[in-house]
Amino acid sequence: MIVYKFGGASVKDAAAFRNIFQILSALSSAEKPLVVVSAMGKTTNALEEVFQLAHQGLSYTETLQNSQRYHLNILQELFPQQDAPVYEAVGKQFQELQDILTNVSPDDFDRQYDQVVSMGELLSSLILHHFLQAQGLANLWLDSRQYIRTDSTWREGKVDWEWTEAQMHAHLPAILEQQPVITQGFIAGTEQGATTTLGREGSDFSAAIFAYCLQAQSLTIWKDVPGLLNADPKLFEETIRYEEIAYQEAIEMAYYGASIIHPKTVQPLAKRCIPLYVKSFLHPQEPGTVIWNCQHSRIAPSFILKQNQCLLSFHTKDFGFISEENLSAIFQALSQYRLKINMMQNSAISFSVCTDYDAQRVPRLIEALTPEFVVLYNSPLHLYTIKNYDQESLEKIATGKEVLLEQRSRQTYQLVCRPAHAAR
Ligand SMILES: Nc1ncnc2c1ncn2[C@@H]1O[C@H](COP(=O)(O)OP(=O)(O)O)[C@@H](O)[C@H]1O
Ligand SMILES: N[C@@H](CC(=O)OP(=O)(O)O)C(=O)O
Repeated sequence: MIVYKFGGASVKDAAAFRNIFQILSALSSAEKPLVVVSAMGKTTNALEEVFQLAHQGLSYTETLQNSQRYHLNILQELFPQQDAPVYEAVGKQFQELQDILTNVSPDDFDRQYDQVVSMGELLSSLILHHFLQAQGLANLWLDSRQYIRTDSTWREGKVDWEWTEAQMHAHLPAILEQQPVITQGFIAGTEQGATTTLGREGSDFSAAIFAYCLQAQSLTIWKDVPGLLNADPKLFEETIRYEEIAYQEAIEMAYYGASIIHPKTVQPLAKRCIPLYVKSFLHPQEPGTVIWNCQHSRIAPSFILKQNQCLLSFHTKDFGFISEENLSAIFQALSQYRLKINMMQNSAISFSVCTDYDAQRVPRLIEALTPEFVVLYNSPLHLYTIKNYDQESLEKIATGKEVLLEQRSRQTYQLVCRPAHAAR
């Protein structure tokens, strides 16, 4: 069996839903895919905003109504018959969302966040399920919270692989013999039945979990670009497409911030040698990129830009050398406040870390470490990474930048700089 994943851009309007129907119709009747879908367009951002307002006790009605109107407009284009069952299903989902929002309390931000933000995928998958049915493509809507189990690390649930694999094995092969399955990316469930999420942009990872556990022939993620390029075309000019690329290369690109693939996606696929196709939903006949167990010699340099970075420097208060105890305290605090290290460097009496700037977590980290260190920080900054760099690519990135931190290994070059100039 095969797994297809359609992200937010693939379901952003009515035409996009029709396009998915075309892509699925092109499969032979013997191929019954498991389809993982993300929330429509920027719905997750809208739900985050609604939740933040509700959590602060502020009015969220307008933002919620905008999102509701966006969904309803698409529904009206896709289902001209006002008594189509999808209207009731979507109405119920919004009612559930409203009930959760009414009961939001000031504590427990992360747990409540998951209950709200998960609604985007439930809505989009319901709409896709009903739309395909209406087009004559019978399919089963599946609640992925009953198949992917995580612990209760809210907003980034840790997958219980053993349970998840057993659960999928027990039920899904028989279902997929009969018909395609439509399910949600990004969301999962705890043993107690609460909803968790897998981290922003986590639908690619959900699709990889399904592909791994079901030992799929392949996973295809459908995107608005021709494949995996050597840079984000929204940020860099003159990109090139990789026809094929090794798992390790793709894992590293995602790790350094190539946002086309969620960083956790490739590893489970690599473990079971499942090829990952990155294809354009605009040109489904085009080959795209295949990420698999291939051998290649040096490939074209890839450029990755991470924006909204923060550079923190921890200085000992007594001019003493940075010790292992100091490093341990810093790492512990980073782990406690769930801040990931994107780059780090130490010197005699200070230690620097580049991390994503999170308006809630970074100030808490600084507060926690201030008794022990003099903490300096700079933001917002840019972090550039060039994989497989050469002289020409280095010059392209470094020239004219105010560099705050720089590092290079044999294959990888990184620099942290101020975003004063356009990122090109
Ligand atoms: N190396 C890259 N190659 C291609 N696209 C990239 C790359 N890095 C970042 N992107 C960006 O990823 C986007 C597609 O991924 P994403 O927005 O996550 O899609 P979706 O949410 O629809 O799954 C592209 O529009 C492009 O701007
Ligand atoms: N909807 C979620 C999960 C996701 O992966 O979305 P997308 O496939 O559109 O990146 C988010 O925006 O974080």
